[in-house]
Amino acid sequence: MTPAQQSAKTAEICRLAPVVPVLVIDDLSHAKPLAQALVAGGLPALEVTLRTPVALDAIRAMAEVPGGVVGAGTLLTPADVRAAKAAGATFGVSPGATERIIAACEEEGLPLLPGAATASEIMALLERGYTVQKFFPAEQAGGAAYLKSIGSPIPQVRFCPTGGISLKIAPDYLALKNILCVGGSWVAPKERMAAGDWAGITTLAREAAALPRSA
Ligand SMILES: O=C(O)C(=O)C[C@H](O)[C@H](O)COP(=O)(O)O
Repeated sequence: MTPAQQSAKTAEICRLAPVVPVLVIDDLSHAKPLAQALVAGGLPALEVTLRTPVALDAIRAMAEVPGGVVGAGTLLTPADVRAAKAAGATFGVSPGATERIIAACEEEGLPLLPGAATASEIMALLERGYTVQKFFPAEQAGGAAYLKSIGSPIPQVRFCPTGGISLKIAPDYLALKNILCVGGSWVAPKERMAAGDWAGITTLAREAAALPRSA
């Protein structure tokens, strides 16, 4: 898959909804009802972070949920990329970007949303052909004001910022022309998952899905 094809695909995924839930799943039995709850609330694109032992099995279970588009987050090595693809992930997300991760995703045909946090990192990915990038960690690295400034000299790169974003501040990002969507874990709080409060998670998803965006 070429970088242009990768970016076209990640742009399509980012346009599905204003928010991509970032999920940390500890209990495999939560995977399916969680995906169903989020899709029912209008958030089809789901990022399962590879931060827990059950993450790959969770991706397998969630990939069967109708309407869901399940990706793998926290890709740190080429082995992560191959395991994510084998588990049925349809896209990948990385907190940063290395040549090895990028090459592995291109080889596997796994559309990658590569992470960047500085102008030079953004430019390096742009040179490589990646026009859709994750901005991480968004709030800590400068927030919406930073991305607005980056948009002046580098308007051709569009972002999915993640890290520290909430329902309250998401609109600051979504109002920018260079933002396709935001990522965040707030739509799937640990306590609600532990309590099996899937209806509550659908309500959070609905609020997030209703956020207006300009790009
Ligand atoms: O592990 C990854 O690859 C990630 O994608 C990092 C996440 O995007 C952020 O950790 C989400 O941040 P919060 O919404 O503040 O919880």
